[in-house]
Amino acid sequence: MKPALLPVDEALARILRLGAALPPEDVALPDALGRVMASAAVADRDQPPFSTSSMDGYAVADGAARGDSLLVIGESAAGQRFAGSVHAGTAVRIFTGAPLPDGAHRVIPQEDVSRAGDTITITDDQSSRFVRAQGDDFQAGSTYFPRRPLRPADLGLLASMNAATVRCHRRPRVAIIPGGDELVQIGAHAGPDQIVASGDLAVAAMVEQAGAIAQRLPIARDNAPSIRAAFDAAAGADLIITIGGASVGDHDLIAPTARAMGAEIDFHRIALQPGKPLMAGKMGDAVFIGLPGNPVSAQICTMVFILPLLSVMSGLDAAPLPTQKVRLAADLPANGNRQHYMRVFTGPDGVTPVRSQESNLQSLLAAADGVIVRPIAAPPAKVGDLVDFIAF
Ligand SMILES: Nc1nc2c(c(=O)[nH]1)N[C@H]1C(S)=C(S)[C@@H](COP(=O)(O)OP(=O)(O)OC[C@H]3O[C@@H](n4cnc5c(N)ncnc54)[C@H](O)[C@@H]3O)O[C@H]1N2
Ligand code: MOO
Repeated sequence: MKPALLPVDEALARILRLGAALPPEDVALPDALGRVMASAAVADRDQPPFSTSSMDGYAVADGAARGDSLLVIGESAAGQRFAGSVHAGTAVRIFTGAPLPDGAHRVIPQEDVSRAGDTITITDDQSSRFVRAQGDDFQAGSTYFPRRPLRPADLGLLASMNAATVRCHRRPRVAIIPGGDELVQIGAHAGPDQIVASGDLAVAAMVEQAGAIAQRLPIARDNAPSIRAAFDAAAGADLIITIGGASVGDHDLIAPTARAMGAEIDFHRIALQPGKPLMAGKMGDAVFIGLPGNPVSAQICTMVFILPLLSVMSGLDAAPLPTQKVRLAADLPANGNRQHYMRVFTGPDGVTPVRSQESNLQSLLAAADGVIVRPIAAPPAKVGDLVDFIAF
């Protein structure tokens, strides 16, 4: 009897248990885009650090009203405040971003006054004070600790908090080993029985997009010494990924070679289409994941398992893949004994599977808008039925 295949959810839970948040390091703020903070940044000042004008105009004391004439007694510019105070009957020329002088209550925009020599007359009275209060954005001692990769707006905020460096989890270092006697590197001459290695490049790109550091290693050949050399070259990585040689053929030597080198394989073969031969475990301190060689299988497995694992290693929770309900625009047959991630096109009437779900067809993977997830043993589905969809 064939051994039961591990369900996808259980495989994911076991993979996530293999990884842990990587230790923190100091990162210069300009380099921190996309990084995940490991501890809070603390503001060393109020922002704005002083009450400031939001308009070019005149700072006036409380009670000044339309029709009043006021003597202009000085100027407050950005970076250079007016040293004295504003009293009833006086005004200080002020510019946007300049400190509000002592005694001033609000700012009259210059469009709302007429000026003759050193005297202004208020010609219009708007309801706004045009003052930005000290500490309105944040106060000294405020902390900031977003639990997601830093975005441009976060860098702006952290800069205004004067955080020159931020504590971030180390980026996962991911070694990627393509394997197979038939493979040649991109751009090399490919003989009649050879194919160009491509899946490893796509997986590396997905890993980089997730904020990790991908190191593409040379092709390992289908013999134990070559695979051993590749694993040796991966030393120091937090995650080692092999591509190919994961199945049960005579030349599929990844699992036995990894085991012979001391790896502990936690599981091998799962109830996923495409991606049945997936394996995962530990090799020393590194997490080890053996992906199937078929490029579509390798990429679907990366989406389903490796991206959540990288999230955990980067210091975040493993967020579930963003799934939405969509309608089928085509009938589907019953599903078999593996959870099926079917590549689909989206259209006005719903989703339609691409012409073939074979796991070697990269033109269809590249053209697809996403996948629908068909549970194990799902009954046939009809046009208009709702299914779970994950967009690419
Ligand atoms: N008797 C059985 N045979 C197979 C089974 C099974 O259960 N019983 N599973 C099938 C499934 S499902 C898959 S998926 C494949 C996976 O096999 P491997 O992981 O051993 O992959 P390879 O045989 O090395 O390669 C498969 C295919 O992919 C091409 N390949 C490999 N690496 C790359 C790369 N970096 N870039 C592009 N293409 C790559 C390789 O040339 C092969 O064509 O096993 C089935 N067999
Ligand atoms: O699982 Mo394989 O990945 O069906 O082609």
